[in-house]
Amino acid sequence: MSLSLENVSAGYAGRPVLSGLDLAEVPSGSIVALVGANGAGKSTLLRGIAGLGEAKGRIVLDGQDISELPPEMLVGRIGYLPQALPQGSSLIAYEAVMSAVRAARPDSPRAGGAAAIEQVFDTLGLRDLAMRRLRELSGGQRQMVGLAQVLVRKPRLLLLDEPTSALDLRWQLTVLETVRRMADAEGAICVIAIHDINLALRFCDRLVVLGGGGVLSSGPPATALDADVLRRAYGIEARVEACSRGFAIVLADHALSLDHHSP
Ligand SMILES: Nc1ncnc2c1ncn2[C@@H]1O[C@H](COP(=O)(O)OP(=O)(O)OP(=O)(O)O)[C@@H](O)[C@H]1O
Repeated sequence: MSLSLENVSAGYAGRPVLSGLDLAEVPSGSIVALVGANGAGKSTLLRGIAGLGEAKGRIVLDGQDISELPPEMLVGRIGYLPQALPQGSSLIAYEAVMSAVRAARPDSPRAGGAAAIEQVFDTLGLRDLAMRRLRELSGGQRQMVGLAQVLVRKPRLLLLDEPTSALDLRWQLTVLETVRRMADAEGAICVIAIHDINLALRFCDRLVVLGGGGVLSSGPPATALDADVLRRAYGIEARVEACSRGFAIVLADHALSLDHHSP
């Protein structure tokens, strides 16, 4: 599995949000973190890669432009977790995950399904939720079930839009550690839009900072960020330091007045 973007533009009703965006080939087993201010275009880009939005340019998966892949092949390869999950239905969590398996394998709805479902509930530590109704779950619990629906299909390309936004510290780590294991063990590529920049720095192989309709900075987490990039991306004064375990961490000092925030 590999992913690259060449001269990609994405937007709505002909109005571009991002244009001329390139992403050098992402190798198998990589986690890419998409960060940037509210409205920078993270969700727009994920939707474009998922084949759900208006995107132009080349989105190349395993050497093939996705616009040339039949939809059923895309559905099999790509797992997309949207930012806004549907409000809970009367389904129980187990049924919701089962319906995701069925959606992915219309020709053999039950083959391998039960084992894969059990496994994903175990992997994510969600056994206690399996028989609960979605509408009775908390926001964070629903977000975890949404992730289970994506992971159960073992996609080769995971597109996760703020998968940790409703989660406490323990579950944030569970999600990122699970994704890391999937990337390492199965060679999946994961592109994650995420606001928690320190979580992004800790887990990603490549950080992509969006702003001003394109990429402000991109590279390994140790080098992709500095005070200037943070100023342009977010309109803040911040420092990038190394924590005691060697990871880069961002310490945000203060917001700049709005006229400084013009990426
Ligand atoms: N359905 C839509 N129709 C028109 N414009 C949209 C639509 N969805 C988003 N936009 C606009 O596209 C731009 C990028 O939005 P997007 O949701 O991709 O940003 P984001 O980086 O994911 O933001 P956030 O961090 O707030 O989730 C914003 O200016 C937004 O107003």
